[in-house]
Amino acid sequence: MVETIVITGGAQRVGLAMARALQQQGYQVVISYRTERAGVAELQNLGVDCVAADFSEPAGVSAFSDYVLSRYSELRALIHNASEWAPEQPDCIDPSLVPRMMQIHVNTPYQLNLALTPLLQAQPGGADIIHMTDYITQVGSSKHIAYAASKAALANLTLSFAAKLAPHIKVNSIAPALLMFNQGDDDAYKQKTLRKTLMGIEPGPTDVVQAVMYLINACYVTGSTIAVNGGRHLAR
Ligand SMILES: NC(=O)C1=CN([C@@H]2O[C@H](COP(=O)(O)OP(=O)(O)OC[C@H]3O[C@@H](n4cnc5c(N)ncnc54)[C@H](OP(=O)(O)O)[C@@H]3O)[C@@H](O)[C@H]2O)C=CC1
Ligand SMILES: Nc1nc2c(c(=O)[nH]1)N=C([C@H](O)[C@@H](O)CO)CN2
Repeated sequence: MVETIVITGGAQRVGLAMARALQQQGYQVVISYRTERAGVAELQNLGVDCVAADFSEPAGVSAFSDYVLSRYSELRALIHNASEWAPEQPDCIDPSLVPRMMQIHVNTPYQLNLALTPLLQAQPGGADIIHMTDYITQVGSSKHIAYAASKAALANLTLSFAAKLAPHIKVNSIAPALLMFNQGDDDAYKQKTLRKTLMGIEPGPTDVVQAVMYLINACYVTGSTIAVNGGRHLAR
């Protein structure tokens, strides 16, 4: 029977690379997307089940989990990739920023993990949950304070859910540093960011995709974090 893998935020960049690779491997991939992007049509043509979902409110998360529960009876993996890298604004205090970061990075994974546990438990041979965190959880960030705090909370969810769901379900984090720049990143920012790691490159999503493959094929790794950070923690 074809095994199903859910990826949140799969319409672009890292999530899109994960969806392409896992669909190519023979899994039935289900992605959530919020904005209709070229990646959605591409994935639909590959047979990926693309589901419009906005996780800004708990009701949107429940609507997505209700869909998955209604369409699938087992789940091989649940990958929490959806994320917003929102900075603090220099000239104003936005009281909505912390709740917004916690909603996408903490409540969404929390709600989906609990709601989809029955499908993960029903998966013969075991199942996986993967949280996409961030190197920054170790050191904080002066410009993305709320974002870093929410990713640190997500890293803590990995520990709790690993203990709660073992041994049938493994729960792990992947903690990247720079993977892919964004449109609009200027050369000065890019050079400064590249100098922050020992490897000094913009690696793209490949190492993260390989880390996902490693985790879902491992039998003894849970409650762990795979760093995909170019040696950022050692750069001086
Ligand atoms: N890129 C990098 O260099 C790094 C990435 N990471 C982490 O790796 C993961 C992948 O990164 P990347 O590919 O850059 O991620 P993106 O910034 O491209 O975000 C992924 C997707 O999340 C979706 N999303 C954001 N907010 C919501 C929401 N409220 N409801 C539903 N979907 C939402 C977006 O959908 P839409 O576009 O449709 O709005 C977007 O396509 C993320 O968790 C990120 O934090 C960590 C360190 C470095
Ligand atoms: N959701 C996102 N999270 C992060 C992004 C991103 O583009 N989307 N980018 C980064 C940076 O690359 C940072 O690691 C560079 O120092 C962090 N998180």
